[in-house]
Amino acid sequence: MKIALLGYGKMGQVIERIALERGHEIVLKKDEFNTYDGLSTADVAIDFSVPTAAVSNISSCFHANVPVVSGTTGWLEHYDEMEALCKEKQGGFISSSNFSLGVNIFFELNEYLAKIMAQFDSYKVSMEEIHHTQKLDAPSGTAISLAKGVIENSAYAKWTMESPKPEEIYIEAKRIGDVPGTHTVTYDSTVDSIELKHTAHNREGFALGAVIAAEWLAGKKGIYTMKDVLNLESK
Ligand SMILES: NC(=O)C1=CN([C@@H]2O[C@H](COP(=O)(O)OP(=O)(O)OC[C@H]3O[C@@H](n4cnc5c(N)ncnc54)[C@H](OP(=O)(O)O)[C@@H]3O)[C@@H](O)[C@H]2O)C=CC1
Ligand SMILES: O=C(O)C1=N[C@H](C(=O)O)C[C@H](O)C1
Repeated sequence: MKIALLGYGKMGQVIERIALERGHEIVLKKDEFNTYDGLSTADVAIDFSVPTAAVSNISSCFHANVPVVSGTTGWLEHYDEMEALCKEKQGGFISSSNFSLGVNIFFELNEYLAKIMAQFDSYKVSMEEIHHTQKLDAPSGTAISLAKGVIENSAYAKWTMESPKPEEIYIEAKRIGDVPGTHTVTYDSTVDSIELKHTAHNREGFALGAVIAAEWLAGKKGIYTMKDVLNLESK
């Protein structure tokens, strides 16, 4: 399979190694300065770039008729626009705040726990995410997905990084050294706490998940999620 890499930083380089190991060919490595030359020859594109480049990268794929897997975070306010463009151009699209198998299992557990905890208002939920100091966005896309998973299954209405009101989920973002990504969901009462935690030991899981998503998406049209790719069904 011919793959275009949109973004060739920490993630792009791990994705390249895993893609080559799985027998794929890289036809474009797009960074801040070069062009999209070669994009239209790709079977699929994988975007792990920066929040300000994601929309341009994803739209270029739809215009070039190349299905795109996007892992870039921090551009969610434009998601509806990209979804509309995908439909208009009959493109293929998967975007996820986190492509690792472990985090996608964690997302399921988070929703399940949220449903149980919605019955007990003696517990208050909060979230913590820890990432490396080069990360541009906060809170992490994964923390926002976790908060959405709670909101959809409870009476919580939104998330905040400020002092939370009763209907708000507090998210704390910490930036420490080279941490690849640690997320904790905590339900706290006066008598005890329940914690659900995922710790990434490196970037391999994110990168492998993105390549598996790209293999799954190539040749398809439509908008999908990692639930479709992994066939995850817990309920
Ligand atoms: N969904 C998931 O599973 C995961 C998502 N992420 C997300 O992926 C993104 C990338 O992470 P990471 O690789 O660590 O970040 P890096 O900063 O290491 O890499 C980003 C790369 O994008 C490049 N870039 C800048 N402008 C453009 C552009 N216009 N087109 C294409 N590339 C461009 C940068 O180039 P230059 O250095 O020249 O500026 C840089 O090489 C982040 O948003 C991060 O949150 C990360 C891990 C997992
Ligand atoms: O920037 C990162 O590194 C990561 N970003 C993603 C996010 O914002 O959730 C996923 C992962 O935690 C690593």
